[in-house]
Amino acid sequence: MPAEEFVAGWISGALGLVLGHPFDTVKVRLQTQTTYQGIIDCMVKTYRHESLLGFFKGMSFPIVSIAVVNSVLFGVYSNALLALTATSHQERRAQPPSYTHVFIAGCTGGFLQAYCLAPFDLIKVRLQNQTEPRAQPGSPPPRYRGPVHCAASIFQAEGPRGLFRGAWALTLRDTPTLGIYFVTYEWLCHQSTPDGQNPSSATVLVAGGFAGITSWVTATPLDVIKSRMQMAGLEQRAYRGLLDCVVSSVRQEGLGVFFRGLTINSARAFPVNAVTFLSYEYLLHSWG
Ligand SMILES: CN(C)C(=N)NCCC[C@H](N)C(=O)O
Repeated sequence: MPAEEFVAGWISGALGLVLGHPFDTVKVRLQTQTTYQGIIDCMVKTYRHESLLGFFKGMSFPIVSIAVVNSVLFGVYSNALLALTATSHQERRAQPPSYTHVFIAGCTGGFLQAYCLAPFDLIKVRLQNQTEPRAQPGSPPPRYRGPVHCAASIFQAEGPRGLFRGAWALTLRDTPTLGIYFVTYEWLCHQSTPDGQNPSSATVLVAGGFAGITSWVTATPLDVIKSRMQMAGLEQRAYRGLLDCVVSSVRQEGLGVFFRGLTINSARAFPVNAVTFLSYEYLLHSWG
């Protein structure tokens, strides 16, 4: 099993993550809180209330977790494709796999990464939703003092299952959309690259960026549900399950609820995934 894909997946994911985290914080707040009038309002309030640091809340844990999550995604994807087509990453330009194989390998990667991602994503969402400014003398401390305290508090209050709150929605979000992610990437690379050649850096950037946008556009409805279920344990708003969360969100806010955070998700997806794919291809090429 080639290990380079796992390492390349980790490094490229970390680069994309740092670039995209401020957008991600705004997205999570728009999806789970009703106090903001839109992206700009959320950005202005976050900056005024919490300074620039507010945008980077909850980032330390994803930086650690991306090592696991992105290496599982890219490693499983590439190894699943190897099992399906008997071609390595280097051979795939000369003998391109079918889009069905790419889709199945992407879904497999998405399914397995969702379970690794679930506890890290839960902690990230809980920390991003803490809107208190940095602790001032005399002010009440935030509920969670940091990622470890957050994980320990959830574990104490709800047991190990609590750490997997929203995992179902996350799996449903990621399994098909990661199939779409890799199919879009491969298709766009194929369209603008002569047969048998490696795509240029510009092609990889554009194809990676659009793969990010396409997958996040399709992922946004379940992303909203996932974030709400992850926050539900905190307030009295505990849903009876995924379907209950869908029904009560639509009843209260209409169908538009599924598109909360769509613009910011797409704006974030382009640079994050352009950089992720460029560094992934570059690393695998240079280890060659
Ligand atoms: C639609 N979904 C779930 C994805 N495309 N997931 C792949 C993640 C890629 C990158 N780390 C990101 O956060 O955009």
